[in-house]
Amino acid sequence: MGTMDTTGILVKHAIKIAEELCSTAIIVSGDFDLADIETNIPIYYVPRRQKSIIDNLISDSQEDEKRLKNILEPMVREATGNTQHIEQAAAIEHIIGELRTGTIVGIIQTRESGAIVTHEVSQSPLIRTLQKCEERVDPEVMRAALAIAFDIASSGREGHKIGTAFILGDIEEVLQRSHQMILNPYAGHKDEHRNLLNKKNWESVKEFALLDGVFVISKEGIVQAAGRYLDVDAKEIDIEQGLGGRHVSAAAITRDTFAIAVTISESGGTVRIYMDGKELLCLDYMERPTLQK
Ligand SMILES: Nc1ncnc2c1ncn2[C@@H]1O[C@H](COP(=O)(O)OP(=O)(O)OP(=O)(O)O)[C@@H](O)[C@H]1O
Repeated sequence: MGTMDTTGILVKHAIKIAEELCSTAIIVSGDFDLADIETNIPIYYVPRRQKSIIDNLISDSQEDEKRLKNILEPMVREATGNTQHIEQAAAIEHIIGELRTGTIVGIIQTRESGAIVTHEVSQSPLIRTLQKCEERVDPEVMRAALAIAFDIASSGREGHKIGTAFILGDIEEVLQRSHQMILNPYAGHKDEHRNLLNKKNWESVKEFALLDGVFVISKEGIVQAAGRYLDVDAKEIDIEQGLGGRHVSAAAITRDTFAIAVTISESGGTVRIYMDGKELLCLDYMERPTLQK
């Protein structure tokens, strides 16, 4: 039986499962499309997961036990990696797109394997972690900040590498512990022109992301300042090694205040969220799923 048949059967059953579960979406990861399939369930496509270097490490050990381990471990890694890929796509689309909560069905097809997974969006570790921020920052503001962060990360992929940070909430304390590196481009502007909840204002935020320093944003979404330097004691901040001054100081300000920090790294466009001085979430850049028309 050829690959075509396998994929066809996998798809047929996945649609059946999705319909029986009244799924809110089907997410496809693989090189095939479902254009001919009739269903009312929205279908999203995610680019295939890029395998990490570890995924490709295979040794040909002579010992049986080791050989088995060498076969099983990459399988487990591949399965978890692909499942997480679908889960992250669902979470991102839920946070910054239109995907509702509910059960989604994922269809995964790699060169060697195929799988159907189901996933409960509301139970996503990513979304549950994000809920921890709700007491400090309006969830809609958090969504907007993440949507902009992902846009910046994606334009970074097109060659304009940009790194920046949004410091959200507890503005009085944050402003006290920071100063302008350059003239504040938001000074004197009306609230309606610096409100993150209005998409019209996102373009200017993306432009000012090119400035050095960080953004300070109220928990209601009003941008107070850009080009701000955080005066914090970064000693004893324990975050991932290799991250520079902006990440360390963003983490530190969340230790010293009730603010939440969203950072975008210049290299690689990884989006991170810090709270209480610790990393709450780390999202590797991934292309947003596209909806089948
Ligand atoms: N305490 C701070 N507050 C605001 N901006 C800072 C602070 N420390 C460093 N920066 C700015 O962040 C920029 C990036 O610095 P650095 O490379 O050390 O940080 P990083 O965490 O690796 O960030 P990126 O991934 O964006 O490069 C620099 O231009 C620097 O001026």
